[in-house]
Amino acid sequence: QQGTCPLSAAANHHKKDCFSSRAASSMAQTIKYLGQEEAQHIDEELFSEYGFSVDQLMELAGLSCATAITRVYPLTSLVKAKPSLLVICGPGNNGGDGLVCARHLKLFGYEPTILYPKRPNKPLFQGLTTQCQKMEIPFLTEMPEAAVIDEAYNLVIDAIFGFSFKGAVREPFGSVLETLNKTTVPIASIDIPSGWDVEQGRADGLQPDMLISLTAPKKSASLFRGRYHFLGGRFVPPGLERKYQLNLPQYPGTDCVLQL
Ligand SMILES: NC(=O)C1=CN([C@@H]2O[C@H](COP(=O)(O)OP(=O)(O)OC[C@H]3O[C@@H](n4cnc5c(N)ncnc54)[C@H](OP(=O)(O)O)[C@@H]3O)[C@@H](O)[C@H]2O)[C@@H](O)CC1
Ligand SMILES: [K+]
Repeated sequence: QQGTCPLSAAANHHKKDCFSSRAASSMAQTIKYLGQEEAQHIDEELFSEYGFSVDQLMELAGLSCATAITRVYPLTSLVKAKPSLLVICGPGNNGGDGLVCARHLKLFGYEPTILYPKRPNKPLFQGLTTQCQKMEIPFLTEMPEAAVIDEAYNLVIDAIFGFSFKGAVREPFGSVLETLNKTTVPIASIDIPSGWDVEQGRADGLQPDMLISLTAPKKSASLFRGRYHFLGGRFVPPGLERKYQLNLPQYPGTDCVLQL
């Protein structure tokens, strides 16, 4: 349903760039698609054995999402008068990635607005929220109607659930996803299309135009039917890559993202 993208000539030019980078990364065929538990184990090991902190990896993850979004939907391709974006953040680390992504998109010249209905009482998320407020990014108090979203925003960034999502969607996110399902503006999902089972996907769920898989795609990404699948989160140490046989493709040069 979210297939219509405001692509202009400029964006098509970028699309060509994207396709040539896809050809350059044909090694991506062998990249591993992770199960839910495997993704969680990798996450834990990055912090326990490899000495990373959450905010460090979240910053890299969020920056790669903002970079990939800028490649696919450059400012010059947006159809609305303002470069407005709606970023919807969930209660876990996927939501944290969304806050970081929104902050970088603001620095890149976009006008993000954030919906963050369930905020964890932890310094990490409080800090990320303050940073966005100080960047003069507005926060909504409630989810707008689908028609209002279609009218006001060029793109929705879905940072609601990531690889820890399980079971039936609980409120307030059930209504949020129901509304998103009715919108026609393109959706860019961070790590997993929210509401999808991490391994099995969801046939009647969100159909994002773009998916940014972090570290490595999850199994459900094989069911992604949107136009742009990117890999981000260029921080995997070689020992971890070997242990889980991730077969990650080579990122080009200093890029933090790669189109799969
Ligand atoms: N290693 C990496 O690659 C890195 C990964 N990173 C990112 O972290 C993401 C994983 O984050 P995560 O583990 O915090 O979980 P996430 O998916 O955000 O959701 C958990 C929240 O959702 C809730 N919830 C769950 N099910 C629900 C339901 N049915 N209905 C309603 N709520 C439900 C659950 O609530 P609870 O069960 O606690 O009540 C909890 O609050 C990953 O996808 C990537 O984006 C980067 O930041 C850093 C490097
Ligand atoms: K998501």
